Amino acid sequence: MDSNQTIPTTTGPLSTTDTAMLEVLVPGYGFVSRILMSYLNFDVSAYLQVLVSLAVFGATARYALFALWAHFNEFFVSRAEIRLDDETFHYLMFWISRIKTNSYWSDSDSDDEDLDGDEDDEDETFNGGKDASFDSYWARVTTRDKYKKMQFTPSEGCHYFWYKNRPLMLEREHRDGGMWYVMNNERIFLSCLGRNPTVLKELLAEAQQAYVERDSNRTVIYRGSRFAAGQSFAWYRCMARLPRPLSTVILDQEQKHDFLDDIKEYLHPRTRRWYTNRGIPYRRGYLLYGPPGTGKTSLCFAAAGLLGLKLYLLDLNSTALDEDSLSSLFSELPRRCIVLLEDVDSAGITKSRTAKSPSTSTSDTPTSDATSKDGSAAAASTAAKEGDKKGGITLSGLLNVIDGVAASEGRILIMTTNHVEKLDAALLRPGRVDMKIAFGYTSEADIKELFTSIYATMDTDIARNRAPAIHSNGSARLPTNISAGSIAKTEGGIIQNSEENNGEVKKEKTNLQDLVSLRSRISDLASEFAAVIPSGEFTAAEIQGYLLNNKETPELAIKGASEWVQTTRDKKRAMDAEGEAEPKPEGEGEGRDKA
Ligand SMILES: Nc1ncnc2c1ncn2[C@@H]1O[C@H](COP(=O)(O)OP(=O)(O)OP(=O)(O)O)[C@@H](O)[C@H]1O
Repeated sequence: MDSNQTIPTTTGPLSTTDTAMLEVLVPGYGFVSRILMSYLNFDVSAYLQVLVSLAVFGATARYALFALWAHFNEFFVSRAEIRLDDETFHYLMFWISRIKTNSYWSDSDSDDEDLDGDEDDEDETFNGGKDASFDSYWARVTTRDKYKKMQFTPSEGCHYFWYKNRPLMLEREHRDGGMWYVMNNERIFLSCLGRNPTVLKELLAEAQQAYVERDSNRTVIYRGSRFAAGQSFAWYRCMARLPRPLSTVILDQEQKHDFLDDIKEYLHPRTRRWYTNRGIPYRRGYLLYGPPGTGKTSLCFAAAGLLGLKLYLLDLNSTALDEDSLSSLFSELPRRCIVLLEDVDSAGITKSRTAKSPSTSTSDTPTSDATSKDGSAAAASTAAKEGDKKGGITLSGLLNVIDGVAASEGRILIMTTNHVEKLDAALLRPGRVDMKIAFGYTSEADIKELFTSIYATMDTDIARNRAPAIHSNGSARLPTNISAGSIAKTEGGIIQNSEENNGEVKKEKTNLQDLVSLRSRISDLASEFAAVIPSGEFTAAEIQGYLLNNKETPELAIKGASEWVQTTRDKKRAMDAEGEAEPKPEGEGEGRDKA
């Protein structure tokens, strides 16, 4: 065979160089054209010009379409951008998840779905059943929980749907630069045809209304945190709870009402005007102090429920929280809300402003008198620098956020502490803390009130036609607010229940005299109990904990009370002795009294 003979590598009229160039531009061209030639006797190169023209035309048309689409969007489409850190995002997702059967996304009948769980529903499950035994109730609840309703929301990409006879487009996407599972990078675009965005505003308003209505009778709690490491701090809705009645917080009536009256006065529109006219920053701060378990948080939560305010919780102990994050969190607060900073004494912002930052210790480090008395200046700036270096909040940083030039207005700030004596005078000065409320160990009257609150049946306990559980020994539960009307209602409930449940409920039938005598019996038992428990020695949480162990049997609670007092005392002594014997590691045990 002639070694110079070349095997044809091209097909048709194209030269080898042309084919090589085409191969670069269209990988596989040589191979495909050879195959076509060999098997179909089809010469691609003869149509090359047509093909190239088509490709160029296609690319140009594509480019033109994109440009046209962009211009169309710019001039004929209204668009709303909603980011994850915007509360509207949650409104929209909630609204979408509740769309009815004919909707694009959902066949859900999730209208009744309560993401936070609904105590009333569970109550219904219990009462509504023919058999009111715990076992059957529990079987129903666990079965229901297994088939928890699903929430359908749109996946990533574009979705089209009709709203009020208008076609809308919803686009869900993750932003570039983030890990796909970091939801914080998410955003939603909502678009409609035309320059008028009214339909979008209406949709968002409807979504907001649905979302807010869900929380209508609840206290919504937000927490300042990060979605993931490396993200910035933001307020995240963590739960919505039924409000705690103020009457259930045991505290001196005068103190309780002073506190509430002060908040109401502050929230009054004339007060805001008054502040503004006089150039006084419109802010109010409260300090609740006392041993742990004495009701500080409970009072705050009850006040938020009573006034219908949202509660914003922030943990100053977080080492990831720096001063920039703190100030941005405060700047995002709504106009009216309660911000709760718990255990401020353990957040490294005590009198130790010149000492360590909280990232290294939460303990209090004594400093010179001058430092602790002075509210700002050099010491604070040193502390601020420390904080900057190591992360965490310094006292000066906190003071700036509370009432610096750029501090937010309108919010109610409540700080709680177990060690008021450790707090710097600068933090406690009027303007930062305008009212202080001391919480202490229970008095005799408090003990009686606690006892009654545990063993008396409240109006809400006998809701939905439930009869008060009255035991044959008379140690039964009884309504706290007995009135002729409520008795009539209750009796009605009993009769109704009697028809349904016969024997068991018949035993519970009672009359006005029975209820009144039971009430006085609980009152007598409360006095008996208070006589055994020394006043000024135990916290409400401790006594409540003990009573809860005997919540159906007040007599047993009284019987075991003196033994409980002794055991609790011994435990405390042992803990104290242990604490004194062992040198505590730095920071440990801070923020807790010997309770
Ligand atoms: N004064 C009180 N009235 C009613 N319940 C109380 C009272 N004090 C404590 N409790 C009960 O004790 C528990 C703890 O109360 P709470 O969290 O309000 O105490 P705290 O003073 O905020 O404690 P800490 O300082 O540890 O945060 C709650 O279940 C609450 O119901």
